[in-house]
Amino acid sequence: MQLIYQSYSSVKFDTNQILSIVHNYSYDMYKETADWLLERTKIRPKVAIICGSGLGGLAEVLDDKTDFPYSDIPHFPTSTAPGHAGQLVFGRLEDHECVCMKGRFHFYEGYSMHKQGVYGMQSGPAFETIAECEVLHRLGADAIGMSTAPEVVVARHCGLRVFAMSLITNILVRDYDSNEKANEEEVLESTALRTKDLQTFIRNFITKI
Ligand SMILES: O=P(O)(O)O[C@@H]1C[C@H](O)[C@@H](CO)O1
Ligand code: HPA
Repeated sequence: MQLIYQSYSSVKFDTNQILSIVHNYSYDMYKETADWLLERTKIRPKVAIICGSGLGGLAEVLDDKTDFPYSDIPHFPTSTAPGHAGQLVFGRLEDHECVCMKGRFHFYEGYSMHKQGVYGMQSGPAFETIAECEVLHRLGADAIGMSTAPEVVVARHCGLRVFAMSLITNILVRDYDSNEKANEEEVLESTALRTKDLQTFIRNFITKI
């Protein structure tokens, strides 16, 4: 189960703002990067390979290669580690369309860990108190909901493979001085704003199962 939101505040954010807080990039910036690459290669990779220290040679085995130095790609970070060339290489391997990263980005270079989100479930129907939020946060929760966990537990018990997705609809309040309060209206407003995106996402997802 992956959740994108890992930080809390009493300010309201939309998804673009949340993305930019987590990764310092907005949706538009990611799109600009993707569009730039898509315009310059016909390869549409199903496989992505990250080549670590000195292993950039893996990319050499690709056929019909196109190389892009990281520094040419809009909004792309640069590699600084020894033996990391800093190139994105698109091509074919055994007829599979692939992309190789000749150089990766490490935590010690200032990049985040991209850990999976942790969904903290509380029973509801009342929204959690500030103290409950604080406890769940300290236990490692990134988001809180009142559902999902029971269904996933039962489904896994039955041997089903599960994909769960949570739409983060509101900021959790952890500040006693805040005037903000989680409420159902905000939850429904946020979901209404994202209905189309969710429809598109699930439609695409289903075709790939
Ligand atoms: O079924 P979900 O998890 O979407 O429902 C959440 C929990 C409450 O019923 C409601 C909060 O407004 O949304
Ligand atoms: N807390 C718990 N469950 C929720 C919330 C929340 O803030 N928003 C939507 N479901």
